[in-house]
Amino acid sequence: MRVDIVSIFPEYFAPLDLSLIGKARANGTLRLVVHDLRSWTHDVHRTVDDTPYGGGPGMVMRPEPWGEALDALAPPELTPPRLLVPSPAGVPFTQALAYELAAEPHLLFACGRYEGIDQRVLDHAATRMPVTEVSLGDYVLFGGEVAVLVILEAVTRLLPGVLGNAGSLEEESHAHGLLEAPMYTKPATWRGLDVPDVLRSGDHGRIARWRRDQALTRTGQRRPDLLAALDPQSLDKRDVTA
Ligand SMILES: COc1ccc2nc(C(=O)O)sc2c1
Repeated sequence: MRVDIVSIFPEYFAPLDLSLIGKARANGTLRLVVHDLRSWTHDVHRTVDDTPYGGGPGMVMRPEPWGEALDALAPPELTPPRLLVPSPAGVPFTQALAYELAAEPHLLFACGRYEGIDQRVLDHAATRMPVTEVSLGDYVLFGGEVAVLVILEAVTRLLPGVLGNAGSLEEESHAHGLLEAPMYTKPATWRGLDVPDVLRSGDHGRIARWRRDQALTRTGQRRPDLLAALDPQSLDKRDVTA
């Protein structure tokens, strides 16, 4: 997967040299390049923002540098990338969207700052590539950079070979629309607290069922919205196989 990121704070992405994302870059699974938006400015002050039409607080990111950046990174002769624009006005970022993005050959992230990017940048880009405004949640950050770090981590871990144990993807939270069951390791008793006996029984059918029940209970208690969204048929089927 190729990933381009455009930001006025490229140094925000230093963490992408670390850990499993760093390994994915080193072995070519992830070909990631971070670009400074100011590379596409031409004035002495390298200006990227201006006051909003219609008045109001703050500044808006100018269209010209963004237009040149997207032209350079998504040239018409190449297959267009999918443009992701983190925004408080975006669609919710979910595990389902992470899987969708993990199947894309080329992602292009545009990191807004200030009050956001001039809307015409997104409108013009949408005439030649898929554009998705995406939000991490119902809160507001200083800019898109942190959101890109989160999205990139969620997507990269889904790429083949990145996770040492791909089986982890099967049982983790949101893998089947449920929250994961509680996890335990040694010692069997710690500060007077015991590991549930079923997990030490060696009965894999019982253990799977117990985990399923725990996942359902937790999801019902903490995220009833996820439970309501599940297809009841799939729950029955899963219960049988568990
Ligand atoms: C100006 O760019 C921004 C500002 C806030 C913000 N908040 C996000 C979020 O996902 O909460 S993405 C994002 C982008």
